Amino acid sequence: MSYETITYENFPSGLAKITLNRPDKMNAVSKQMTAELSEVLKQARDEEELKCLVITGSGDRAFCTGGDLQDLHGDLNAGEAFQVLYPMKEVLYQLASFPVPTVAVLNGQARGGGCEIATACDFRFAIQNASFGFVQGELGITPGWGGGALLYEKIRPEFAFQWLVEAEMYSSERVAEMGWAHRLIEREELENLEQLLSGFLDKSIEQMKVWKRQYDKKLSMIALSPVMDEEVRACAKLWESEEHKEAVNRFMNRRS
Ligand SMILES: CC[C@@H](C(=O)O)C(=O)SCCNC(=O)CCNC(=O)[C@H](O)C(C)(C)COP(=O)(O)OP(=O)(O)OC[C@H]1O[C@@H](n2cnc3c(N)ncnc32)[C@H](O)[C@@H]1OP(=O)(O)O
Repeated sequence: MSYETITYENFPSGLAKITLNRPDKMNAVSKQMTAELSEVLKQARDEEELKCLVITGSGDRAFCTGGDLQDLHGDLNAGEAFQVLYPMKEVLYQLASFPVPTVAVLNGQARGGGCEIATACDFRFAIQNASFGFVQGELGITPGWGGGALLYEKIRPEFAFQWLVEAEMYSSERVAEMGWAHRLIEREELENLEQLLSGFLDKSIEQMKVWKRQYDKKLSMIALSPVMDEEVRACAKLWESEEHKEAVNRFMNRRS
């Protein structure tokens, strides 16, 4: 299957790799990318031989700078915004409940929804000297894909709360100290992902599935789904706010 905004590769070692592939837009998530992510995750889920799924970004500037503010925006009311945001909640849920471990290989900065995608993965390997932020608070909204709810499950809740409220970009070192990034990596390491993930790939498929099932139980993934839905509804409501409209206008007109 071929995709326009992502690539998908499968390695004999049991590694599969999804690359967000809009480098000229810093891999921002368009509606097309959302549909393709949904499709590729269904495809990958059916593959019997996978031990580990990686999601990364193309280029060296960004993993992903969140939802494409131009493509997703428009002048939407809360109901319309919900319809636009919800498909990415489903993508995040598919990622979080994927049957084998998932790793976000953060090749550059992540903002907004980019941090949400990374949080939906089980592990985050982040490049040195980058920055990461749940910046939605600066846009008059809150996370809208369920990644905020997941953040509370992945790091200490008081750190999650602070990061969401401050809406600031934190350094690679800081996110590693907080436990969000599991490992800091050099750019050269991106060139050989099988080497980077050798500690995963030398295990059996069955081991990976057992560990992932245990982790899903610990996270109570089924119970988390409605909490993620609630987050989408709350963000959709804020989408109508003047603060959000002004912030998006500022972004669109930043060069004039
Ligand atoms: C909608 C869901 C919500 C969620 O649920 O979480 C979100 O994700 S909200 C979105 C959060 N993201 C942002 O607010 C980031 C917006 N982008 C920026 O602030 C800046 O682009 C940048 C990331 C700080 C980089 O600035 P700079 O170095 O000056 O580069 P450019 O601004 O020229 O960007 C290069 C290129 O990429 C396009 N771009 C980057 N991010 C986005 C985005 N989120 N949406 C749409 N387009 C994006 C940018 O427009 C440039 O393209 P051209 O205009 O074609 O040159």
